[in-house]
Amino acid sequence: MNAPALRAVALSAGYRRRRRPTTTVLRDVHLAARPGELIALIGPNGAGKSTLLRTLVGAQPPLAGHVLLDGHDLASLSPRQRARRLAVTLTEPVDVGQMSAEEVVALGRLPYRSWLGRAADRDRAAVDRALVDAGVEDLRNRPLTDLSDGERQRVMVARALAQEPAVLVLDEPTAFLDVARRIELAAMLTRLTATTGAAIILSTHDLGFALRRADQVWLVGDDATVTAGAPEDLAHGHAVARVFAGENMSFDDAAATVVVADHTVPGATVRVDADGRTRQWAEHAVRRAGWSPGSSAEHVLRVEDGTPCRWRAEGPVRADGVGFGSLVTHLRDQTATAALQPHGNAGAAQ
Ligand SMILES: Nc1ncnc2c1ncn2[C@@H]1O[C@H](COP(=O)(O)OP(=O)(O)OP(=O)(O)O)[C@@H](O)[C@H]1O
Repeated sequence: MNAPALRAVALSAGYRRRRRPTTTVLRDVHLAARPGELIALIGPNGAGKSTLLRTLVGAQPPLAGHVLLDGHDLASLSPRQRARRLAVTLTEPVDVGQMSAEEVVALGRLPYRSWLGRAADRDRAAVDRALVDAGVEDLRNRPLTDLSDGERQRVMVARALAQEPAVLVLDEPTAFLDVARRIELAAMLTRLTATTGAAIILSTHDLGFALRRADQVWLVGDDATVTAGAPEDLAHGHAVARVFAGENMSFDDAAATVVVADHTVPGATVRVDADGRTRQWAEHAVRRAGWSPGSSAEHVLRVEDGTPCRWRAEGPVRADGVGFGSLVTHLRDQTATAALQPHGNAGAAQ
């Protein structure tokens, strides 16, 4: 196995302030990021993701322990040595005046420039490649201040890529991106880990993104710990659910995300007879109405594909309709009417 590009060894992270008690956010953390790995850092608000990233990149000193970049203590490296191995986009806005996207991306080459500061062909090639890889080539001449949040975010990723780092750290790169751009970014980062061999560490609130895309997840809990592992191990072992699923919430394994727990009416079970996507959305409607899809001899729901779909409910009350909206209304009406409770259980509807 490759030697880690970045390691945290017995690392404690937090805030040491004058005349005020030290705040320890994370304690005794051991982590390793290997070349070519995409690592997603996840955890609830305020758990310490930014604090950890800031400590890993040397933007704030550790309270204890060490960060090793290619085996060297980060604290012993000069800013230039660090910048040639480690690129960072943090969430703090950067003031770049009226600079164009291309000029901002070119800033990523500064660690490689001579004291004369002239750009060599290699620098220009790296900037061009970064603009293409981050999907912002068409924005190259636009002033950064004119761009949308999502566009600016991708330009900042391009700037970090231009640094050609061994370790790339991105704080919430998906925050402003729409669904399509998020998928593009994920694909781009996965591609980059393979082509450049860089280790990419990113924090995100997008659980699905982390669990589907990352080689490794670093899960920050609210007890100052970080659990590292394959996404499947953390999800399967309930670690993700323990950290994220609060009251009235549960972790949906199939959807790889946290959902509002269903408040099903006891006994209100219906057998759904439908196929494929129609079945999935019919079951969604059934749950939304407070019923559970399952095996029931008494209540059967047949749904025919179509836009809108046609449904027919069989049971103590027969009904049919068009569209899932009317299906939900029908099911809710039944549970709200004591006489129509499954097994006449009036109490269950309360
Ligand atoms: N400059 C600071 N001084 C003292 N405490 C701080 C400072 N910055 C953050 N904290 C505290 O450190 C803890 C972790 O904050 P951090 O921003 O790292 O969390 P996060 O996981 O990135 O949260 P979010 O998901 O909301 O971005 C919080 O309790 C926060 O209040």
